[in-house]
Amino acid sequence: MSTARLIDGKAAAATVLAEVRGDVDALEAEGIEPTLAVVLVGDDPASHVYVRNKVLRAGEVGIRSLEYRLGADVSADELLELIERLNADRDVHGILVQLPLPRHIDENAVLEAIDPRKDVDGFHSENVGGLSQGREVLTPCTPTGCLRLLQDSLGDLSGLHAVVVGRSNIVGKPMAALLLQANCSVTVLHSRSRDAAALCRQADIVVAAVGRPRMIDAGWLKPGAVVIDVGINRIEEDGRSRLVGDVDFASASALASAITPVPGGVGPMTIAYLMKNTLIAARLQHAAAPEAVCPSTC
Ligand SMILES: Nc1nc2c(c(=O)[nH]1)N[C@@H](CN(C=O)c1ccc(C(=O)N[C@@H](CCC(=O)O)C(=O)O)cc1)CN2
Repeated sequence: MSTARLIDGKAAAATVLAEVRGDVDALEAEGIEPTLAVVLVGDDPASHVYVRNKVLRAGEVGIRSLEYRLGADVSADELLELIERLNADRDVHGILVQLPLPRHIDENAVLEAIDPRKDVDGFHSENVGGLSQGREVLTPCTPTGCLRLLQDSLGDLSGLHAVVVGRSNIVGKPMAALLLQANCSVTVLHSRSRDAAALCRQADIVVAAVGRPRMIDAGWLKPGAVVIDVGINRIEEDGRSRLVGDVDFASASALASAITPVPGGVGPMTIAYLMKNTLIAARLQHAAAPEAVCPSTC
């Protein structure tokens, strides 16, 4: 029997998007049109869906989007040239390169080529370093969305023990840094952790980002823990294709006090925070270069 409260990521994302909409209107009143460049390389079907949704959400909140679709055989140099052009374009405030990239392209070199001030994914080393030092920088969308869900659920997170399961650059590591910044005691578990389930059972907050379907069940949880499931795994079950998280929802929700579903949990927040980051980037770039807004009067 399920006892956990469902954390509704769609509703939370709608709230974030409404905040962004209001802020976009305010920026536009100053003559600034926040603009996001979205770069998609190759034919990965899931990436096409995510990019389409990003462009749709941008339109809904009044952010202009520019789409660049490149073939899977594009060279790294061609992609880097495009990024250089977007870096130099003062009308572009945010640059997003959808991941994963085809294997012949060095993902890290591409992410490092993006101007850190336009890095709305928060993946550039300057932003990664800034986050770990507690500076105000653009932070990765998925973990930032998770943090918001946790703060909406629990209020102040100070002193709580958070366990992050997974240490990817996109989610696990920045999630740990954000939770630390929010004054949690943070443990990061990974494939070499000894007795991971026992460590996880000490957590008030569990963020699961391992990419293994239903790996975390009630045996990993302290009663009353709040569980955020970042996993998006497509599996075949009972003859049909289903989307499941890294958490065994049925088992975990009998013990947790609150839990995100998959789908409809963290996913929508990722896109909402991309919009928020685009707005922050536009604001920062114009604050740093006001002459771009009013060349004759400033
Ligand atoms: N440049 C980036 N690439 C990737 C990122 C990222 O943050 N930046 N994250 C993921 C993919 N992603 C966004 O890009 C993403 C994944 C999932 C969702 C989402 O809304 N999921 C839905 C379910 C969707 C479905 O039915 O398949 C949900 O969970 O409810 C949004 C964005 C990797 N690449």
